[in-house]
This record gives sequence, structure tokens and C-alpha cells, in this order.
Amino acid sequence: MSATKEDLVDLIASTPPRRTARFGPGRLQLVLLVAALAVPLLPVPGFWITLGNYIGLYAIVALGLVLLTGVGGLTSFGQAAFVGLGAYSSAYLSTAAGMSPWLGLPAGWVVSGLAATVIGAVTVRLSGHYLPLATIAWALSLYYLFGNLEFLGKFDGLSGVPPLQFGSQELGSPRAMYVVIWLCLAACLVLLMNLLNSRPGRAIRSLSKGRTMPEAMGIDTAKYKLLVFVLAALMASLSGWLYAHLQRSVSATPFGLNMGIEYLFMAVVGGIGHVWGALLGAALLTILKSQLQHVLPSLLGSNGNYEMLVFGVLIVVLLQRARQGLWPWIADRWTRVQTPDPAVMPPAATPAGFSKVPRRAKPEPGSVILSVDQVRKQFGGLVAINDMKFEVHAAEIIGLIGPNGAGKSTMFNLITGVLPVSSGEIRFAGGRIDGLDARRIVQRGVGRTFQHVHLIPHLSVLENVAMGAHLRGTAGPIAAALRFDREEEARLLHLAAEQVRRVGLGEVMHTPAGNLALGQQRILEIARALCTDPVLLLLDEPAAGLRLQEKNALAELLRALQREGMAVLLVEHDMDFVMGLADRLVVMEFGRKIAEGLPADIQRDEAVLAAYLGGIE
Ligand SMILES: Nc1ncnc2c1ncn2[C@@H]1O[C@H](COP(=O)(O)OP(=O)(O)OP(=O)(O)O)[C@@H](O)[C@H]1O
Repeated sequence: MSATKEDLVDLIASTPPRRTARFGPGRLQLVLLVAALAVPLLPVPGFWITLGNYIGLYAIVALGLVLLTGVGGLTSFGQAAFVGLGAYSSAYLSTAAGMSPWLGLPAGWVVSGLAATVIGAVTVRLSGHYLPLATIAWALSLYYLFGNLEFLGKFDGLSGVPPLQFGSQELGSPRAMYVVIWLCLAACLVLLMNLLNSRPGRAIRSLSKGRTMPEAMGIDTAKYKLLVFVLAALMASLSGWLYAHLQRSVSATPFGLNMGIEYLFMAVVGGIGHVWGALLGAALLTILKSQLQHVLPSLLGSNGNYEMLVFGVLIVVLLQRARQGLWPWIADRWTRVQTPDPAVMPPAATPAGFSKVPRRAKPEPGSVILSVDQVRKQFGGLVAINDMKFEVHAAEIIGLIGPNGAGKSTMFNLITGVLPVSSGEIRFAGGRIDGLDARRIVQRGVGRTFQHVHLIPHLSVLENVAMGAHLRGTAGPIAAALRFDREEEARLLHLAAEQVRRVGLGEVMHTPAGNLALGQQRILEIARALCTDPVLLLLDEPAAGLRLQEKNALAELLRALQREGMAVLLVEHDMDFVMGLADRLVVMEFGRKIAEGLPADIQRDEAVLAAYLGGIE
């Protein structure tokens, strides 16, 4: 293949999927899937049935890659090794131990699940190019392990693997296996789409944005990274189990690094962030490869692996023309005539008997909610925060102002647990929070927005906002995949929709967040923070990029929140906005507090006027 592994890593890193917001099974896709399941009933030649079997097997692995790489942002070249673990487990147990092939599936899942947990615990912490390099390392290790173990038949492998049996019916023929393989594929597709349209699905989708934003929503990024790694391995293992009982023999060759790269190509060509892309990519590349293997030798008059050359060139051209893969290109045209996906629609009205997500009780107005005491933060030799001390009371709006580089964002990061303090104490609602991680702090009731917006641009406004509701639900991946979470999901989406309307973005609820103006994206972040049910809201430059009318609406919203008992600490450079809104101001310069008081007094404070070099008129 002419594209290198590095090209692929760069491509995946640089092209976020454009339309992954909608994972719902469209009618056309379902019709095609049912039609595909009916193929063995038709007089289709055996060659195409075999090809269909391999498309199904590859698509299951590529689906795992959609979850792991396309949605979770973790690139892996090593999925073929997990296919091998599933295949060898069942082949060994059914030949050497005479166990039923059906038991080989859970056995393979146990082996692959354990291996993925151990390998994932070490590798998913790696970032950048180190992660794919690590996947290459363990893919090679497992390949050579398969080929060198005596009891697995070394590189000759294991033969005489029995076929699957259904009652007295042997599923030994390719036609019978076709039905089993495509039923497994259909189940994987449905379960994965259910998972992605859910609370854990949103957590998985947030992983591609790094740690800071998801953790500020209470999402345990390490746990979810490991989860997607294990789930992708289990899907690969399922494919391996099917392969072993279709092929009836197993050897190391199909589980090497080359196949790992091909799986990734299938997912990328189909559309790495799209579940249906996995099927499309697997089908396209498998058919193309098999056709080229037939056509090229007769055209060129000699045998050889010419198809790989053509294959590589075609893939490079395709990726240059449609970098996000083929599925989004097709879906873009198809979805223009479709209505929004009900899976991500909030209920239009509150259904009867619908219990809302419970809200946290607000503290007594005037009681101290946040206390920052002698807090210091050093970055090497730079003292970014120097013995800062201030308090925020319940139902109070405090402006934290100061010239550029004064340390305001660093102060936010210390309060929200993104950065550890060097010394001093931060207390929230009476308990110490310095030393707690970001997830525990948001759990206690501190919501935040960011100076540079952290959104998932291709997800709708509603779905982005619903990420903030993560801690207000409990559904796990199994409940979500089986749709046992629907009641909770409806409640969370309802809550998110309420916040979207409350901040005035109701009309763009289903618009991809990336299509909004920057000012609206900041407002979206406020809605997301409100979903965490905060007692204290930290807003980093919320008015930046807003027009006058929008600023007035924002000020009105913040006053309404204050009336409900919420405290707001805001960093803002727009002096008119902050002077008109804040009850008190804390002014910083070079990491120190230089003034604190009522806006009218601060405007006359000489130290403040000097800090701003010419005043804050
Ligand atoms: N992670 C970091 N490593 C090293 N220095 C940092 C880090 N984060 C912030 N700083 C430094 O700390 C100081 C305070 O930065 P900070 O971003 O908190 O200021 P700010 O008041 O928010 O500025 P602005 O209004 O421009 O956003 C700056 O000198 C900045 O360069």
C-alpha cells in the first residue's frame, strides 16, 4: 500500500468526523441490512456468498475501530491481534478440549477482554503518536506469540476446527455461516448505535476533546478510554470466533500487523466516525481487492500482487477527494431529505408521570460558598498566582478582572481542579477542594465554561449540552446498548433541552455546535455548565463575541440564576458588562489581588487605574 502508517495517523488526527451526531438507524440502512440478510435465500453464486462472509467479518472489526478510533480518538493498528485471540481461543478449546464451539465465544471474550484490559491500562494513557506506535508493538508481540506457541501449532496453526451447530443442524456451509455472521454484524450495529446515542455514548464522544472538558463535566476519561478499548477488542474477538468456525482452521498469518492496517483502512475509507461507514468500507475494499486479484493478472499477463499497488493508489486518491470517507459523503446527500433523528430529540412536552432530574438545594443567600485562602501557583520560576485571598457568597455575582496575564484563568483552573495549587487552601461549601480532581469538584456543585470553547463541533447543540448532565444519570454501557436507559435518557435530554431554551438557543437546538457563531458557542457552554446543577458557576469571558442585545440577554440570564440562589464568578474583559452586572469585583495583577470592592469604588481605585494603564472608562 502506498500510504504509510504515519499518513494514516495524521489523517485520523486531522479530520474529525463531520457528521457523527446522528447514529440512528435510517430506514434505507435497515432495508439494505435486511436485504443483505436475505442474500443466501437467493440463487447467488458461492463466490459472492464467501465474499459476503468476509465483508461481514471485517465489518465487525471495523465497527470496533469506529468506536475506538473514530469516536473515541484512539488510533489502533492492533485489532487483528484481538481477532486472533478470539479465533485461537475457540479453535483450541473445540479441538484440543473438545468443547462446544458455542462456548468458544465467551471463552474468547474472556481472553480478549482480559488481554485488552491489561494492554489498554498501559497503552490508552499514551497520547499523540505514541499510542498507535504502542498498538503496533503489542500487535507484533501477539502475532509472534501465536506463531511460536507449541500448543497453538506454531505457524502451521490449528486445523480440524468443528463447525457451529444449531440443534442437529450443522452450520458448516458458507451460506449457513453467512446468516450467522450477518446476524452478529446486525446485532453489533444496533447495540453500538444504541450505545452512542446515550449518556455513556456522549462520554465516549467527548474523549476526542482531551481531558479537561470531559472531566469538568464529571466524565471519568480514563475509565471510558479503557471501556472503548475493551469493547473494540470484544468485537474483534467475535469476528475471530466466527472466522475460526467458518474457515475451520486457524493460523497466525491473518492476525498480523498488515491485517491490522487493512482494518483501519476499511474504517477510514468508509468514514472513521460513522457506524455504517464500517460496513461500507469493509464491503468496498473487500470487493475491490478480490476483483483486482482476478482482473489484473489477465490484463498484465503475469501473476503478482499488483492489486495491492492499484489498491494503495485508489485509497490515496479517495482520501484526498473525500478525506472523511465515503459514508458522510453519501449521508450528507441522503439526510437532506430526512427529519432529525428521534434518538437525539428531546420530548416535545413533559410526558405525564415524567419525573424530572432532581436538583441540588441552594445554600442560604449570603453564606460563604467559596473561600480562596493564601493560594499560590508556580509554573517553574513563574509565580502565576501569588497568595490570592477572596470569598464568594451564595447568590452573589463576583467579577474577577485584571489585565492580560494577571492570572484569572489560572485561578479558575485551580478552583476547578484542572491544576493543583502550590500552596494555600480552597474551600467550597465548607469542605476543602484543593487536592480534589476536577470530577469531584463538579460533583460538589462547581460548574464552569472555558476561555477557549471546548465543544464537539459536529454534535448538535442539544447533545453538547447533554454532556453536562453526565453526573445526573447512572446508565452504564450495557443498559445503554440494550436500551434499558430510555427513561433516564429522555429525562437527561429533557433537562438539556430546558437549559438550551433557558439560555436562548432553543431555535438552534439541533444545529451542529460548530455552525454557531463564537458568541453563541460561549452561551452553549453556559447551558452545558447549568446541566451539571451548579451552586457556583465559573464563567470565563462569557460576553466575548456577543452583540449588545445578546449581552443584555446574558446579563438577564445571570441575574435570574442569582435570584435562584446561584453564585457566579466571572472573568470578563468587557468592563461595561461586568460593571453593570457584578455585585463585587476582585482585581488581579501579576497574580496578586490589588483591589476588591463595589464596582463604583473599583472604577475610582488608583491601583486599578494604574494597572489598566489609562483607566477603565
Ligand atoms: N500551564 C502553564 N504553564 C506555564 N505558565 C502558565 C501556564 N498557564 C498560565 N501560565 C502563565 O501564568 C500567567 C497567568 O496566565 P493566565 O492565563 O491565568 O492569565 P489571564 O489573566 O487569564 O490572562 P488573559 O486575560 O489574557 O486570559 C501568564 O504569565 C501565563 O503565561
